[in-house]
Amino acid sequence: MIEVVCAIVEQHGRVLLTQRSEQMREPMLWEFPGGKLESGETEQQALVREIKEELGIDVEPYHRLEPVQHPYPGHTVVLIPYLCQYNGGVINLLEHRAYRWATPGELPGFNWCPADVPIVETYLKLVKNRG
Ligand SMILES: Nc1nc2c([nH]c(=O)n2[C@H]2C[C@H](O)[C@@H](COP(=O)(O)OP(=O)(O)OP(=O)(O)O)O2)c(=O)[nH]1
Repeated sequence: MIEVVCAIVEQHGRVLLTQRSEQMREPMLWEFPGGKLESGETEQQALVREIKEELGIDVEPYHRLEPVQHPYPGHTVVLIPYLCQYNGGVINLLEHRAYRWATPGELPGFNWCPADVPIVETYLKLVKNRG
């Protein structure tokens, strides 16, 4: 079981998503940026580190959403999403193929990693309930 934290970074009513590169597992699929938890780290520490390593920006996780378990061939991922505040820095794609700041309405139109699909649904409900 691999524990993976991912960041739902919001800014001006849009949310940040990244496209995995051809060299990564689950190539070309869209995801919320993040990565594997390393031993001794809290989930929040792992998330701050991963986003800095992959995109060069600073985020602050502030709300944990329900984790999603997904069996990929050969490994099962537990994906742990956090709503995050964007704390600055310019996005520099160090590992991914592309990124987008998408409106909530655009999210269902992306080709997501399967584990992200229920997370997108949860996020859309949350946005709707905010009014
Ligand atoms: N980061 C991230 N990974 C996701 C998401 N959804 C999803 O199914 N995954 C899967 C893809 C991979 O199988 C696994 C995360 O691996 P990763 O390669 O991004 O993590 P990492 O950067 O720490 O990995 P590594 O290069 O150190 O091996 O979780 C998501 O929204 N964000």
